[in-house]
Amino acid sequence: MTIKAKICGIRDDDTARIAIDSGANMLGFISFPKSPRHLDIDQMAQLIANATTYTLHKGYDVKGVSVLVDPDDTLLEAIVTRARPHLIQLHGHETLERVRHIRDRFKTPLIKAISVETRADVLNAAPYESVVDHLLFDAKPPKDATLPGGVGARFDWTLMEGYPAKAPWLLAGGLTPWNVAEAVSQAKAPMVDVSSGVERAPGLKDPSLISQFLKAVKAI
Ligand SMILES: O=C(O)c1ccccc1N[C@@H]1O[C@H](COP(=O)(O)O)[C@@H](O)[C@H]1O
Repeated sequence: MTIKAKICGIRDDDTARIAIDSGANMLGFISFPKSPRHLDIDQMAQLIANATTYTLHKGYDVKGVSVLVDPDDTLLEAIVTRARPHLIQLHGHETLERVRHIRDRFKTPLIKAISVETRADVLNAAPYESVVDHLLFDAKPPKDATLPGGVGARFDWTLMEGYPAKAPWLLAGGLTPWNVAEAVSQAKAPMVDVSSGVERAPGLKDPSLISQFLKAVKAI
């Protein structure tokens, strides 16, 4: 089965192109000031526009994802109208009702991140499946973490065993070029997502690590 991949936390055109040329299916662009990968809306808009132009020119179909954490409607309106992402990833504590409101008002395909520590966290995500287009299962960050994701935290991938998916889903959290094959094997994930695992420093994507990660995914 072909495993798809998202490279998250893209901050420049060169990195976007390397990820696209190396086979990424989605690129994540983050708007969260505490993140070392944070972009303002104009930066995000330019990066998504340039990546979209590049991917169409190359005949690929790579989607630009805006990653947000508990966004209010003002931020969502600005993101949707100015950055125009293909999808929005909600990586905060957004309730089912909040996600339903965002879907109905902003009419942009949604990824909802689910924070996982136990099997119950996985199964309790079920109500979101009928509201969003993708679920993203990411490790619950350590208590002292300043970010809800992007910290390289892993969860026990076997917790996904037998997960009765009713929506496409991504596995995230602490993935690297060296563990992604094992992660997919244990979790039976159809798609993976990585941020810190392809960086040489927080927020500094490493082209070689991106290429190695995507090569490892292709080899699964
Ligand atoms: O990457 C970030 O800085 C970030 C900030 C706020 C919310 C989500 C963020 N990243 C997401 O977290 C997962 C896992 O990250 P990692 O691979 O463990 O570093 C990443 O795939 C993003 O979707």
